[in-house]
Amino acid sequence: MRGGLVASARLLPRPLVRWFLQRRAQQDINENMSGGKKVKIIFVLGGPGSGKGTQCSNIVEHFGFIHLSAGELLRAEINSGSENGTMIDTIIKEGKIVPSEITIKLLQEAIIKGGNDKYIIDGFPRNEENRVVFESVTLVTYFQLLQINISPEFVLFFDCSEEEMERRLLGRNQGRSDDNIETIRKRLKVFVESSLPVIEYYESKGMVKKIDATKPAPEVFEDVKAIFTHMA
Ligand SMILES: Nc1ncnc2c1ncn2[C@@H]1O[C@H](COP(=O)(O)OP(=O)(O)O)[C@@H](O)[C@H]1O
Ligand SMILES: Nc1ccn([C@H]2C[C@H](O)[C@@H](COP(=O)(O)OP(=O)(O)O)O2)c(=O)n1
Ligand SMILES: [Mg+2]
Repeated sequence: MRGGLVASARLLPRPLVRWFLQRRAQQDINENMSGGKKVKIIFVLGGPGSGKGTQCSNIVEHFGFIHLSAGELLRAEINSGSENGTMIDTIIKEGKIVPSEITIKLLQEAIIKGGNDKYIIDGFPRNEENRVVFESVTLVTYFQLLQINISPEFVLFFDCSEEEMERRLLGRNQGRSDDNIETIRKRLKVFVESSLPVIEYYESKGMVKKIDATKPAPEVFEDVKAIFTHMA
């Protein structure tokens, strides 16, 4: 539909196309922003192996959110053979965090492509740089005519012991290059040093909903469900 629109737009004078897109963008803003239906973003954070991906699948199934995993977007970028692929691959194998501009660009593209008004973003922001850069960018849509600022509704934090996370990662069995004991130890260290401060920042703003993630997955989802049912 959008493709057909773009194709026919080529035949029209540019000022007219611009006017049409701006008008449509404004209609969307009115509908989405002032009608109480603004785009909802929830950050899902927690250490590696805390169960973010598992619970996000449940949230998608029960509550109609689109799930964006920063890690999965980065792995897809590696597999796509992009020019940044090798660099991203090396950083992930070292258990480090990829520069924000790369991850945020992938997230922005996925949000625009998603066309939904509810997103759970898993594994982001993973450090202060991720958080600060994301706060400063705007989501650019409609060929850059419309800019929407995006900030999270709240942060879901899966709190899990290191021993349990390590045990789960060693048994994850998804063929990931970072699920080996050496990289796992590095990632757990990076989590404490770089990701926990982000969670503390959101805690200081009263935005964190903490979940005991050491329990079995169905029990964790009961707690998750309570939060999402409450917000619906
Ligand atoms: N509550 C849980 N108890 C036990 N194992 C779990 C639980 N949640 C997830 N797992 C398993 O642990 C591994 C890591 O879970 P995953 O959802 O990929 O975590 P994350 O995305 O936070 O790294 C997977 O093999 C998953 O099946
Ligand atoms: N915001 C992010 C998210 C992930 N990454 C990189 C570094 C992480 O160790 C890997 C894997 O992330 P992912 O969220 O898939 O990992 P877990 O599900 O927590 O095990 O991707 C990143 O650099 N920046
Ligand atoms: Mg994950």
